Amino acid sequence: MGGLGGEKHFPKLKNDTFLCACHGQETNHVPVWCMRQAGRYLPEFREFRAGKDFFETCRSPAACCELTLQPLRRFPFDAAIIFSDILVIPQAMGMDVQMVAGKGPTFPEPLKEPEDLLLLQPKVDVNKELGYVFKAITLTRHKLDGKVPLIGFTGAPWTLMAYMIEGGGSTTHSKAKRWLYRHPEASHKLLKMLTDVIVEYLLGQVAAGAQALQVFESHAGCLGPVEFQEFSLPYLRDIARKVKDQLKESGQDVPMIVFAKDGHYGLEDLSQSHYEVVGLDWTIDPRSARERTGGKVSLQGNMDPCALYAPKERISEIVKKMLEGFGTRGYIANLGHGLYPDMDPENVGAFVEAVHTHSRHLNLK
Ligand SMILES: Cc1c2[nH]c(c1CCC(=O)O)Cc1[nH]c(c(CCC(=O)O)c1C)Cc1[nH]c(c(CCC(=O)O)c1C)Cc1[nH]c(c(CCC(=O)O)c1C)C2
Repeated sequence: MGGLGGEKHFPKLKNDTFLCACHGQETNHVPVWCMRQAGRYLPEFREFRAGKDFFETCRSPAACCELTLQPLRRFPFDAAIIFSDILVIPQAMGMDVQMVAGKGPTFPEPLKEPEDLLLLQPKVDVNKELGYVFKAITLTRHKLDGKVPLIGFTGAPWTLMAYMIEGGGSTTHSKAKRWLYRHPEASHKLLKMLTDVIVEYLLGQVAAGAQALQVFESHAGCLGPVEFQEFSLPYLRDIARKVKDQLKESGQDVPMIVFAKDGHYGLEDLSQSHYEVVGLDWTIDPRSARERTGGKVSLQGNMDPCALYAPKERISEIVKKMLEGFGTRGYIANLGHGLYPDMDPENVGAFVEAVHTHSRHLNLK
């Protein structure tokens, strides 16, 4: 799998608050980053991406590096997340995925029936198909110059399965859920295929230099507790266990974050799934999230992204309440989901500043 991170002589890490918080250790301030911090709300992002194909951008390590660094030049975020997309995995498995302007990711030939699984690559050569992501991570880790840690990520099996069957975004996910009820065996087969690729992909990201890993189960919300137990949770657990077992063999310790959007019914289980951090959307109250996870994990989240439309003073108040609810230890401030393209970068700056300032004050109390 290539050299381990340590052999690449990466610059020394200067700000370890994010990694400390992942492990539940005390920090001077609460670390903060934003999902989709590299994105269209930044004019420099729009300018850089103008006229370029989205997935071609993803395949250029230099472009991914530049887009990852852009938000860090503006804001004192405590972590960077590599610019890429969760849909590079279905591509690596042989599916065509295009980014259609105004519509989002589109699969011209989605999976329709179980027989279509035969069209997928039975054995994906992860280094060959996704080596461009690994190159982007190594380059970015060097260019970050130790400023903050670099997070790698993947989509979770159910979320990727949903895209592969729906052929793009969906409000009901009824085509993908039809598989769960009508073809449970084929569903498990596909989820297992995805899990195998994801494990190798995450290990490759760590070997390339990723210092933490986030697994996005963005479509947890359309499953109920029963389907979540059967079709999401076992695979999320498998991923963390397998990645950690492998890393342990080489003496590495890389914190893992699971973010199951709208999956509050699974919070207790998620906190016992081998992840150090559980990411939360904004529909969960911080204090009850702490109670329900019983101090077993660090928590990440969960301001409503739309709160960034509020005036700066109001953002500051909301952040203060959020920090008081979560407490400052074992906590990483973030939004409850990604930034939207029409958000004002100034308010993102106000959010970051509020987290740093209020958490320093709370720590002095
Ligand atoms: C900036 C961006 C990305 N993907 C897309 C965009 C917008 C399109 C563009 O810039 O042209 C299309 C892009 N890619 C996807 C979507 C959602 C489509 C839909 O379901 O309707 C869009 C618009 C699919 C996707 N892609 C991703 C998720 C999981 C997170 C989430 O729940 O939002 C999902 C669901 C992950 C993702 N995707 C991206 C990152 C970059 C790092 C960062 O956070 O700054 C990450 C982490 C980058």
